[in-house]
Order: sequence, then structure tokens, then C-alpha cells
Amino acid sequence: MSIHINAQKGDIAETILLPGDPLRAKWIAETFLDNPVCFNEVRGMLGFTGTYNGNRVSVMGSGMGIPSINIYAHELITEFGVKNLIRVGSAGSMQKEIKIRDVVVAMSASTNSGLNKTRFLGGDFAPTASFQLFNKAIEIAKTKQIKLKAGNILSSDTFYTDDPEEWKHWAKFGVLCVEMEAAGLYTTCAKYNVNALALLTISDSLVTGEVTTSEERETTFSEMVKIGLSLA
Ligand SMILES: O=P(O)(O)O[C@H]1O[C@H](CO)[C@@H](O)[C@H]1O
Ligand SMILES: O=c1cc[nH]c(=O)[nH]1
Repeated sequence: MSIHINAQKGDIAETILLPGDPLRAKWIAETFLDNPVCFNEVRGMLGFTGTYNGNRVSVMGSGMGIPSINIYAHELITEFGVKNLIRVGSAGSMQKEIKIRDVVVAMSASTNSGLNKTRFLGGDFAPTASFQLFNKAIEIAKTKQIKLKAGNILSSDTFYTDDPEEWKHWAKFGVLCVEMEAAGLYTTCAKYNVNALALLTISDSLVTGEVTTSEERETTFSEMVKIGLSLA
């Protein structure tokens, strides 16, 4: 049992999927897992363990933003021995060729968060995906005939920015899309030498202004989830 997760040792699998939304975690468990068992209800951050294609796997909400995912990643790694942490999230496209419902795999995660500036005494740490999980995700996507876009993404500390044009600067440097957690997850996993990957489905486009509904964000995005679960 840890401060934010009231599970027992052994309740959580070595591989866990981390959507921001705990209701997406419930939907994933109920839709894709065999014999899912709920291991956490603290703060409503639902977590489940079951099997997918015979492999033991867990799924739990991570909350929104880097501080939230860092709390859960820290406890999952240090208290429950989790080795593969895979974010499955929504993101806003910054490039016209990245369309609504496309799946993006984050090779690296830039950030406007001050977290690593403080930690690395003003230096720039480069939060990077696990090469092993990244490669495996690419192979799985090929066999499932799912097209993946791969590259650098932005983990932002703000959803509602003061300057609505701010994203264009990141876009100019080839950043594919914006979400709010991957840079934190990649950094925490690097600290403990475990594997991290972020798979993202485009829920809206900053380029065209298109959006998906919150219901769609909770209960769709199956392609990304199937890739994530196949990594177990
Ligand atoms: O859909 P999730 O996984 O929550 O991800 C995105 O959605 C939230 C903002 O609406 C942030 O957490 C952002 O990273
Ligand atoms: O953080 C996020 C998530 C989805 N869409 C955005 O524009 N930002």
C-alpha cells in the first residue's frame, strides 16, 4: 500500500497502461481485459489488473499534468515494482498532416515545465522513450496495420494558454502535438531505469480547430490501446 494507491504488493502487473482519465482506465479494463480486478479507488484514480491475450497487464488513471503522473509513476515503480509504464493519452495536433484520431508515438517529449530546469540546475534534460518499447510498438503497429506517426511532442503545463498562438513556435521546430504528461513520465522512468512510452491519439487539432467530444475521449481510441496492451 502506498500513499495514493491502496493495492497490495503483487496486485499490479509489471506493465501498466496510464490514461490521464480514470474512466478511460475503467473502459479499457472492461472492454479489453479478461477478469479485470480493481486494485485502486483512492481519489477515484481507478486501477485494474487483468490479462490481455493471456499476458498480465494493469491499467490505471494518471490524472492530468506532470505532477500528477509523477506521483503515480513514482509509487508504481518504487512500491509495486512496475517496469513498463505506457501512457495512452489524448493530444492536440500541431501539424496539418497529423489528423484527428491519428496515433502518435512520442520518441521524445519537450516541455515548458520548470520541473527539470530545477532538477538539473538550469540544464536541459531530454525526456526520451524507451528504445525497447518504442521498437516493439512500431512492430506491433505494423502487424495490426495501424499507421503510427513518431517524433517529438510537447508536454505542456497549461491546457488554456494565455497566448493562443504559442503552439506555433513549437510547431515550427517539428513538434507533432501537445499533451500534458509524457515529459514527466519519461523523466521519472529514467531516474529509476525502467521503461516508458507515450502513445497518443489526436483528439483535436490546433491547426484546423476540429475537436472530439469528451465521451469520445473516454471511450474510443482503441487502436492506441490495443498497441499498448500488446506491449505486455
Ligand atoms: O486524455 P489524457 O490522457 O488525460 O491527456 C490529455 O488530456 C488532458 C487535458 O484534457 C491532459 O491530461 C492531456 O495530456
Ligand atoms: O493537452 C492537450 C490534450 C489534448 N489537446 C490539447 O490541445 N491539449
